[in-house]
Amino acid sequence: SDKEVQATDLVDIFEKLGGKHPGFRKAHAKGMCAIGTFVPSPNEHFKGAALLANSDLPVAMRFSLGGANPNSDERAPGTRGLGMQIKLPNGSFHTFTGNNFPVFAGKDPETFFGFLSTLLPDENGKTDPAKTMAFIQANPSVQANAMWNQQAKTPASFANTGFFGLHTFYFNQASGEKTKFRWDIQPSLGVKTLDKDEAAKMPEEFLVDTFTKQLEEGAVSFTIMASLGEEQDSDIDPSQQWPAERPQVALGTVTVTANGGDACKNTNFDPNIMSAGFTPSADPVLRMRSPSYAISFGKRLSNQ
Ligand code: HEM
Repeated sequence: SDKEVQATDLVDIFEKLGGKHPGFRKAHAKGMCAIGTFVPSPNEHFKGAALLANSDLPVAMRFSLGGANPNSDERAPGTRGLGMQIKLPNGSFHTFTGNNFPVFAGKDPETFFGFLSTLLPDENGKTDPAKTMAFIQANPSVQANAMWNQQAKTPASFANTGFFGLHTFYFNQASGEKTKFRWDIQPSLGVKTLDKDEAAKMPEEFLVDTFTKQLEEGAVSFTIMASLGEEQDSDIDPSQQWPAERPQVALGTVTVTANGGDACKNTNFDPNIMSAGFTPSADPVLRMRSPSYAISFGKRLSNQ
């Protein structure tokens, strides 16, 4: 059986794949800060949540591209991310950090690490796609993500991208009842992607300019939705999607008020940092994120 993978192993392999870039995040190195306002949608499934008890809460945000390279080409399809940290009146935070794919590459950190290992170049600097294919075939839990990647198109804008939390979370109601849910974030401007030829006509960097223009032209907002899980829906495996027909309720809407600047630079968008009543599931990928983000945070703050 596989040897247990540690957070340091994951941070190291991100650096091996994307290069060493002192001072930058070890994943999602390229990104843009934004700030906004959260207006909650109180509902019976999240009754009593402090998060939903106050209107107009301040939100720190960061939109990003996946990978450890801070100069990556924005015309390429692939991972886009969003970190949101909502500040409650009592000073506590609630974090939502998601990606644009609906299913994770692996059921646990070992499988994810094994998959990433197949992407490393050999001593001659050559990668071996056959190795990656063989791994995907032997590890069913990376297949749904690999298929998503194959058909993924270039996101037209961060404001036209949806983001998925992927993991399962719980809200503990005062009655003792637990709400089992997964969240996703839907853009008010709708999801839009660029075809290959449209993407080729764009400059290598366009995401900040496009977003800035959209914000000047009107409202850019995102609705945080919660899918309500059934007993049989996995709460530990982010490589398994829940059935599409699960009911969804809105948690609230974040309206962006400004973008750019450095306000998110010293923020750690660890998704396990949540407000009162919310708890993470035992999903080993979710649990692995806290130590990984902490290591990356410490490194980049000390210019490593
Ligand atoms: C074992 C799995 C994972 C590991 C080891 C990992 C690791 C990391 C690390 C080291 C960072 C940089 C943190 C910092 O310097 O502040 C990061 C950022 C990020 N990750 Fe993950 N991650 C994992 C899974 C995920 C998943 C499942 C998602 C989406 C649901 C995700 C979305 C993001 C996003 C959006 C950012 C950028 C946050 C920001 O802008 O500060 N990650 N990740």
